[in-house]
Amino acid sequence: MIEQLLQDHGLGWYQADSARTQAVMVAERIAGQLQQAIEERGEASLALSGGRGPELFLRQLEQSGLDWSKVTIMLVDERWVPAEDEQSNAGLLLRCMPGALQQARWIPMYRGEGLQADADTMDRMLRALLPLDVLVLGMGKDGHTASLFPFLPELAGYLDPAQERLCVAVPPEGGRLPRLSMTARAIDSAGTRLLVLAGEEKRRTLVSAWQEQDPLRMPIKAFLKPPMDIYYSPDGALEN
Ligand SMILES: O=C1O[C@H](COP(=O)(O)O)[C@@H](O)[C@H](O)[C@H]1O
Repeated sequence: MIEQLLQDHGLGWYQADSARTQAVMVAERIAGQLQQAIEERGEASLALSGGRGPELFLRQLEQSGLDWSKVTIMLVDERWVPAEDEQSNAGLLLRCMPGALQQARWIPMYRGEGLQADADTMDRMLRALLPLDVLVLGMGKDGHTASLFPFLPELAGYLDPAQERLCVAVPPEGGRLPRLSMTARAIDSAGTRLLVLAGEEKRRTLVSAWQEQDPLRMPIKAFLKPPMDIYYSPDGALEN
């Protein structure tokens, strides 16, 4: 069983019986960790992924009652499109947790200054923010995470913990939009790292990634190490 294997290697496995329960579990965990950071340091940072997976827990998180004015919120990755575009990860956050984003210090990745210029700006800002408190990853069915796709040129460098860059520009390829992505060095800085997955197909991808030796084939593999807590629901209500 994948959950046993992961636990044997020090990763956490939290299975919910429904997408709703999963959303409550994830939101409570994020809010709890942020609250702890606020109590310890007076502030906290949160990096969120996009895609279809986060919607329910983002809406739940919005209701958490946290003092968002003490939280910096950013994205792990973004399509290089304005927030009004339906594919924008910023747009997802603005729709699902508008109150939190209004109160928090919100740092969008897309600024419309050019792909490389926006990556450089985010890279610079991240230098002042690391280490992050809480970071949430998703995973595509091809094993990508953030905007780190299988066999991306320079992927080996982006996954290298010694990589200089914290945020990189990912040029368009095939039908894929240009993107911005945190590198492993930024992702690995987070004290609390969560992976949120739903549906049997994502579970099968996770099993393949665990068995895969080469993270260039399935980049999520590079992050399947402690500290990492995986929240899974077999109910893939929002599965795509
Ligand atoms: O492209 C992306 O995909 C992953 C997974 O998204 P999902 O729709 O399969 O949940 C996501 O984590 C990432 O932020 C997003 O840009």
